Amino acid sequence: DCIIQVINPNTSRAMTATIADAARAVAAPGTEILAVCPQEGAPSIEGHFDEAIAAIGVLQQVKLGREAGVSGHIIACFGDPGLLAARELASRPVVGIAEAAMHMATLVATRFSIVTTLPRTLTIARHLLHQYGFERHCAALHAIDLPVLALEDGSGLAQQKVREQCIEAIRHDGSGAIVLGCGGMADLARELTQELGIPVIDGVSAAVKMIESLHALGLSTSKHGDLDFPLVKPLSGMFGSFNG
Ligand SMILES: O=C(O)C[C@H]1NC(=O)NC1=O
Repeated sequence: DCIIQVINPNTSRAMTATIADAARAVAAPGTEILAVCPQEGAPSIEGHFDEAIAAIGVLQQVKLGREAGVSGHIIACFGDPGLLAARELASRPVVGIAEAAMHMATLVATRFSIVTTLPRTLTIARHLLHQYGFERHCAALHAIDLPVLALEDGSGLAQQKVREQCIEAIRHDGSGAIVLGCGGMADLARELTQELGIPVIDGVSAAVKMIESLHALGLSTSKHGDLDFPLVKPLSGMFGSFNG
C-alpha cells in the first residue's frame, strides 16, 4: 500500500480540500491520500516572501509525515516551496506540483505553456523552469491576474479567466500542452482538456502518479550527497521542534 502526504503549503482549508479531491480522483485503489496544511503561515502564496514563510510549514509537515511513515510527500504549491530542504528531511520521495506538471508536459508535447495567477508569480515559475532545466520546453507563461484565493471565492471568475488564458495559449503560443500553475486549479484540468482538445496538466494529480511510480520502483530520495539528512545541530527557538 502507498500512503501519500499531500501538503498544501498555504493555510487555506478550502484550497486544501480542492487539492485533496484532485489527488483522490486519480489515486490508485491501494493509495491513501493524507491532505494537510500548516497550522500557521500564509493563507496564499504569491511571492518570494510568502514562499519563505511557507517553506517552514512544509518542513514541519514533512517531519510529521516521516514520523507517521508515509510513502511520499507532495508539495502542492506551484512554487514548490522548500522542495530541496524537504528532500533532506524526508526518508521517502518528495515531489513538487510544478516539477511534476512540467515533467508530464514534456512527455506529451515538445513545448508547453503555463497559466498561473498573479503576474508577480510568473517570475517564480521562470525560476523553476531554469532550476529544472525546462526553459526551452516552455513556450510562454500567462497570468489570470487574480489572487490565488479568487479560485476559492465561489464566483467562478478565476476559473473563467483560466479558461480564457488557456484559449490565448492555444491561439498564440504554438505549444502542445498547458500546465496549470496553481494547486487551486487542480480541479480544472480534466474538463479543460476535454473542452479545448489539448492536454491541460494539473501538478497535483501528476505528482500523485509520480509518487506511486517511485514507490512501485522502490525509489526514494537519495541520501548519498546533498540530500542526505540535515547535519545535527541544536536548533533554537521556533525551530526547536525540528531537533531529534
Ligand atoms: O503561485 C501561485 O499562484 C500558486 C501557488 N500559490 C498558492 O498559494 N498555491 C499555489 O499553487
